[in-house]
Amino acid sequence: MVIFNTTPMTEKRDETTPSETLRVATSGDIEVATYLEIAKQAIEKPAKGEAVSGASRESIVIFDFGSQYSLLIARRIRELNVYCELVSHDTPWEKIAHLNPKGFILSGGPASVYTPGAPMAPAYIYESKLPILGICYGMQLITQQLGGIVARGQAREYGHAILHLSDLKSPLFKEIPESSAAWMSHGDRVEQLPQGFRSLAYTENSPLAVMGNDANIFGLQFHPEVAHTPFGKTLLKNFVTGICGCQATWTPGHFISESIESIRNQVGKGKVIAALSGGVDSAIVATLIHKAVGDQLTCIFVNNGLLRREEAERTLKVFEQNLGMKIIFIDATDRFLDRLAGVIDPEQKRKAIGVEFIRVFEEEALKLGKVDFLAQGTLYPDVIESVSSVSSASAKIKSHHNVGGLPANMALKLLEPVRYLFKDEVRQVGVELGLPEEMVWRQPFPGPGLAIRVIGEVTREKLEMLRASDWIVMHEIKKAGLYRQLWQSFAIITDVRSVGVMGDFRTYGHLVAIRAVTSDDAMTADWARLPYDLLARISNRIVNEVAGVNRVVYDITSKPPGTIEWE
Ligand SMILES: Nc1ncnc2c1ncn2[C@@H]1O[C@H](COP(=O)(O)OP(=O)(O)OP(=O)(O)O)[C@@H](O)[C@H]1O
Ligand SMILES: O=c1[nH]c(=O)c2[nH+]cn([C@@H]3O[C@H](COP(=O)(O)O)[C@@H](O)[C@H]3O)c2[nH]1
Ligand SMILES: NC(=O)CC[C@H](N)C(=O)O
Ligand SMILES: [Mg+2]
Repeated sequence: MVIFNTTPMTEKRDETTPSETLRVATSGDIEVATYLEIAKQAIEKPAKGEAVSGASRESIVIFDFGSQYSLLIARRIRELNVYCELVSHDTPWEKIAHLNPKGFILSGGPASVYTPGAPMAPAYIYESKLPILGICYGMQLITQQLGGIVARGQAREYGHAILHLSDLKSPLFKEIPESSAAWMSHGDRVEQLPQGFRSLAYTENSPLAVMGNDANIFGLQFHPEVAHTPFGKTLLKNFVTGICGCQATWTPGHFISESIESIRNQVGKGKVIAALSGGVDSAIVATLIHKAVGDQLTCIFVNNGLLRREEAERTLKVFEQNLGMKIIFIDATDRFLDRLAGVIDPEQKRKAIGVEFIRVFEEEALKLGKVDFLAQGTLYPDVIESVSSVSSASAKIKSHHNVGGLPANMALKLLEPVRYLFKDEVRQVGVELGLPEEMVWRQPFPGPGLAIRVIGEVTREKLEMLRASDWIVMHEIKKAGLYRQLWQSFAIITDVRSVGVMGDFRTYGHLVAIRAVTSDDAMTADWARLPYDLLARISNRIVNEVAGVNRVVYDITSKPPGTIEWE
């Protein structure tokens, strides 16, 4: 029988004799069966009040210990057509049972497993007898919890290392060369394996770089999820489909049928309003809900006065032509702009817009009789950036209006069927649903709109200058055939003023910045290397055509350290 520890150590505790230990149930014990039973029931009857996630019938659950790469692990698994979710490391079993986990992954993290209060993995992962893969901190944690020893290493190991396999027969290493590059980022290391574990591979600095036991519990000291570990994807595939036995059937098609069913169950006979923005996320959400509950859905499109030139008209036309649903258009320009008067702080702007949106939706809901749900096109990155990461380990960057910007007292329940998807996955779903190209491939446009691209106070005058500049950027980028290759391309207007000379006159005008980035999912981005000629044309046209602007600069900051939007 193995003894393991699931509670973080406290200052008082003697590290060599853990006082709070839990015994793993031996095979045949009732506890293990009970976990599996709860899982089965939960799949048949999803928990009430849970956000509709479109979860598949089997999944990999990733526990987040605060690594920068936790989200990347999730992407890699999804790329294998296996559904997975990233959850906080302290998530109770009841919250994940409905996902029907086939295996667990423990992410990396900044803490050291031997320090007081370090986050631990829950006991049930070991009791479940399902396969477990610990990555970096995750490996160290498994070691610590199952009775091995982790300590500060002699040398820290960051970046590139050569991994040598010592057990070529391990199912984890199928189709992986005997020696190859692996990417490392750690200071601690496993000094002594827990009972029953073997060393499977080593690097120069880490004699125990990969470990495993006969119960399919594995630990990796390197990061298979990053692009710098070339065979990482193969290794994850070996774990997920080989060792965990996942079917690799999670496709957009599955997602569609499962989420329609799930929406139908959740909504019942209730009424839904969907916030439509013209972007792909909300168009998909509305389409899914319409397929699920038909006329119980009403869509609302709000002109918040922060849209781009001709956007309201164009969006309505696309909706009319392509989505056969009830759509209400509300012009709330004055209301939003009045609310924003005098507001300079970016977070204040975001919160004000988030609240105003919800109040508009609530008022419209009242007019429609009893409405139960508000549907939004919230995506995974919106959630991650707004709520100090999935677990409590990392920082809040900015409040996305539809997540962190929501008011505390909301009368409507949220329905967010694409909350767990990334943009490229959403686009695949859009193609599968037959949405038109112009919707699926539209560059993302943030809900707070031009307000977060007007630096300082949002005034009608600055909005007009920005609209005119943005129009030129968009037009030129499209003409150059670059629109689809770029994640986003747009203009920003600042309060910086500079002196210029035009037609022998002195000018003192605003500074406009151009931002164009490439990205896969908005979590990281790089500034686009736009051709100089194109930049010259854009700059020239803006200064000539937009009154009040006399200087144009190009933003060459990647994310991180910058963000895509300026506010
Ligand atoms: N003008 C608007 N009117 C109604 N709802 C809106 C408006 N702008 C944003 N929303 C709501 O906020 C959600 C989040 O906005 P976001 O910009 O992230 O997604 P999107 O507009 O659907 O897609 P995209 O990222 O392609 O712009 C939208 O899905 C929609 O539900
Ligand atoms: O609907 C939205 N509501 C928001 O409040 C919001 N803030 C940023 N964005 C979009 O998210 C992506 C990442 O933006 P940042 O790098 O600026 O955080 C980029 O694509 C941004 O355009 C938003 N979208
Ligand atoms: N990347 C990680 O997970 C690091 C784990 C641990 N903090 C170490 O330095 O070894
Ligand atoms: Mg949008």
